[in-house]
Amino acid sequence: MTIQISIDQLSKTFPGRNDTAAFTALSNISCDINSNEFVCLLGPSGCGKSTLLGLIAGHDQPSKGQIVVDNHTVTGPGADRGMVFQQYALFPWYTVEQNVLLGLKIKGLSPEERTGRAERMLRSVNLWEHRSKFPRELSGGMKQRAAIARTLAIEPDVLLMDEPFGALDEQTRERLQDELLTIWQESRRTVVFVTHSIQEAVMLSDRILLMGRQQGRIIADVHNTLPRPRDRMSTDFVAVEREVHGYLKQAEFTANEEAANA
Ligand SMILES: Nc1ncnc2c1ncn2[C@@H]1O[C@H](COP(=O)(O)OP(=O)(O)OP(=O)(O)O)[C@@H](O)[C@H]1O
Repeated sequence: MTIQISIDQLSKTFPGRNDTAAFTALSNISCDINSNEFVCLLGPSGCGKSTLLGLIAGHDQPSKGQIVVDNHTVTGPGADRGMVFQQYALFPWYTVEQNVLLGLKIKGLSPEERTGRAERMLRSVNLWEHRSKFPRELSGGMKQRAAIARTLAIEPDVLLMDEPFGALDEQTRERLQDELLTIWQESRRTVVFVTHSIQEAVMLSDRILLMGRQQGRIIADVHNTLPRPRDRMSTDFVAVEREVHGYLKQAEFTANEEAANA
C-alpha cells in the first residue's frame, strides 16, 4: 500500500475579529491516507471536516503542520486534487457538455481527446442524453452528476468531496452513492468524502475518520471491512452503523464532561 496523503501534526486556528477570541478548528491532526482508499470524514456540524478538506485541497494554509500529497507539500490548489462541493459550482451559461469540456481545455488536451473524454465521463454518470441542457434545466441530482463528471474528467489522483449529496433527497442520494462507487471501482482513485451521515459513510468508505466537536480532533479511525457491494439493510451493515454511532455518542459525552469540568 502506498501512502498518498500524509497529514502531519496539522492545526488550523482562525484569528478572532473585534472582541471574539481566536478559534482552533483543527488541533494537531496526524494521519495517512493510502492510494485508492475511500475515506469518509464524519462528525457533527462545526467539527472541522470542511476545514480539513479545504487544507488538503490547498484552498487555505495550515497554522501548524503540513499536508503532503504524493511526496509534495501542499501549498495551494493543484490538478492532482479535484474538488466537488455541495453546491454544484457549474457555469450557468454553459451546457453540461461545455462545463465538462472547459476543465479539459485548461488541461491542454487536443480537441479530439477532449470530446472523447467528455463523452466517456457524461456516459458514466448517465448524462450523455442531457449534454445540451443548461444547469438551470437540470434537477439537483443531475447537476451534481455533471459536477462530478467535470471533476473526474480532469483525472485527479485525489477526489475531494464536500457533502456532495447533502442537498439531495434520500433516493437520489442513494442512487448517486451507488454510481459514485461504480466509478470509483472502475477508476480506483483516492477519495476523501465529507459527510454528516453515518449511513453514507458506512456505505461508501474503506475507512471512517471520526471527528469530534471538541477542538477539531480525530476521535476514531474505523476500518470498514464490510464486503462490497453493500446492503444498507443487512445486519452487518447496521452493526457497523451502531459501532460508529457509539463512538460519536461517547465523544459527545466526553466533550460535555470536559466542558462541565472546565
Ligand atoms: N474562515 C473562517 N473563519 C473563522 N472561523 C471559521 C472559518 N472557517 C471555519 N470556521 C470555523 O471552524 C469550525 C469548523 O468549521 P467547518 O466548516 O470545518 O466544520 P464542518 O465540520 O465542516 O461543519 P458542517 O458539517 O456544518 O459543514 C466552525 O466553528 C467554523 O465556524
